[in-house]
Amino acid sequence: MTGRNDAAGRSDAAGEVTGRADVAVEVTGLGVTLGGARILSGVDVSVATGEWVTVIGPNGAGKSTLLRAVGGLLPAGTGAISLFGTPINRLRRRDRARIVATVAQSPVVPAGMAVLDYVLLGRTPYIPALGRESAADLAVAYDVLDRLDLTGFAARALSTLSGGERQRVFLARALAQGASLLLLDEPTSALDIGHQQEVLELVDQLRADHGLTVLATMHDLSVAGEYADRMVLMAAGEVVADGPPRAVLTDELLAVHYRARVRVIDGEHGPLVVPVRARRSGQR
Ligand SMILES: Nc1ncnc2c1ncn2[C@@H]1O[C@H](COP(=O)(O)OP(=O)(O)OP(=O)(O)O)[C@@H](O)[C@H]1O
Repeated sequence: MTGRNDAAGRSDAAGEVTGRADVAVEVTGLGVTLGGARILSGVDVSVATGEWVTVIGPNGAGKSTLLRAVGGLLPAGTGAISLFGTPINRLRRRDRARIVATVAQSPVVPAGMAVLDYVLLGRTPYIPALGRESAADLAVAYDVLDRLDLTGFAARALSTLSGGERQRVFLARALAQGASLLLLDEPTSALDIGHQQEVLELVDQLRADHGLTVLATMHDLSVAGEYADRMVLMAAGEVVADGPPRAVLTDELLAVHYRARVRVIDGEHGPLVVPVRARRSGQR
């Protein structure tokens, strides 16, 4: 694909990241405290190499915090996190960036930056100190822009794009990073239904072609269930269910943990979750 790592997370240039290939993410007993508040407690999650796991749960459940911890973006908590068999705290920042790429919910965008330059930031782990991007880095950036239907935006300031266009650029930067593990925090929340399908199909295609591993969060439960091999349901900072979509997307679990009235029906590619209103307006 676009990077220089193989699907096992080994980094050819770094030469140090040589953990086991079959488990991309191993989170064991993770506890995270932020601002004096306990946000995650005893979280166990594992993601096999090439697997797509989606974390769901109500607002504030701790989904983003889990992804940030796995991406090495939080101070060490209690418990352990390994990426492809290597404890995350043993990975240097540059080596980690070749293994794992994160699309955050609201990435910080440098003021006035053009789309192409932003996507090229994804190549930073491959550019020597004080060096410039190579022709190969530029080719990767243009290839990713093309795949995401963004070529026409390359010279535009990121700040002038619509929310959905910007969200595709955020994904483009992560794909340009060429990492084996993608952490996607609500990657399609601003996308129309067509672009949503296009982006998720692209990620799934990369997974099929290059063994990419995906750990995502999503609020659209039907879409989440269509793409994930496995789902992890979180509530109040803990994992409360973990299994295939059919085992996690049940009326009962969603009622208990989301306080939602839903009907789960069989879809072609997984369960479909339909919200059901308690009563029609005007009814008593
Ligand atoms: N730096 C912080 N200091 C204090 N509390 C924090 C901090 N960061 C996050 N939290 C709290 O941790 C909890 C979990 O936040 P997180 O963003 O992980 O939830 P989430 O499941 O991703 O929610 P959403 O679905 O709304 O995006 C929230 O209650 C949030 O307010």
